[in-house]
Amino acid sequence: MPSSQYHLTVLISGNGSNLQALIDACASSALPNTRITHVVSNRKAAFGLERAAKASIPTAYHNLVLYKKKHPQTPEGTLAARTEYDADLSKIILALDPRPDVIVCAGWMHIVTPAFLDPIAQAGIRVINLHPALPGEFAGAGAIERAWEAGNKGDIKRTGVMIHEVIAEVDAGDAIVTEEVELKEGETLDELEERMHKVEHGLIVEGTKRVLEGIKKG
Ligand SMILES: Nc1nc2c(c(=O)[nH]1)N[C@@H](CN(C=O)c1ccc(C(=O)N[C@@H](CCC(=O)O)C(=O)O)cc1)CN2
Ligand SMILES: NCC(=O)N[C@@H]1O[C@H](COP(=O)([O-])[O-])[C@@H](O)[C@H]1O
Repeated sequence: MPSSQYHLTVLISGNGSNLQALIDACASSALPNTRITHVVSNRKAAFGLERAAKASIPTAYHNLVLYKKKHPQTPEGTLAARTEYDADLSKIILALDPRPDVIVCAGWMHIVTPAFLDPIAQAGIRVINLHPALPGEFAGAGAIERAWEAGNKGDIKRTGVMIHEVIAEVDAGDAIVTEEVELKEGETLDELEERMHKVEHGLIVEGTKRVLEGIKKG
């Protein structure tokens, strides 16, 4: 990796254990010359905000409820609220100094629209996402539980984790890195989730590293 520094913005919604994996990686040789410059959450109570503050990383809370209150509670109003929310999220990130080279969705439980994706892409910023499933499987929220249920029915023998490019279609972007996780008979959901999270914590660093290695800095 060249000597100049890489900058990450990390989007979160919850505990932030994957954010913590990135924080720890930036402090080690795992992600050299890399700094998380900002963390944005769509949930005020996200513990990941405390993790960021402890690491002296600036944080922001981007609240969708404020946008929903400005629009009628109709399908059209909800779409307008989400579009405005997403457009403002892109403006917030594009106004950051330094701007990120990569935006990492680390448990970011909000489906972004082209109102966010298009201006970010035009700025040459990559958006990647951690998803606890393999390409083409269990897109969306609750993927681990759905895989566990499918395993209990004998439909699948393994699930996995991927880091992928974020496109408008949810969890359908090109995979950057994947890792299979074998399902164990009689395992509880909590036990599977614990194994999956361990894989996530390694893969989010590896996936971010691979994307950064493909970015030429001046
Ligand atoms: N346009 C895209 N947006 C997002 C992607 C993506 O690939 N394309 N990945 C997701 C993350 N994600 C799964 O990895 C995911 C997150 C959230 C949801 C979802 O149903 N969210 C609901 C709200 C849920 C909540 O607030 O509890 C919603 O947005 O209405 C599905 C998939 C990041 N976004
Ligand atoms: N669709 C994305 C998705 O479901 N992501 C899930 O959110 C968790 C966030 O944990 P964290 O806040 O501790 O990093 C991750 O463990 C992952 O399974």
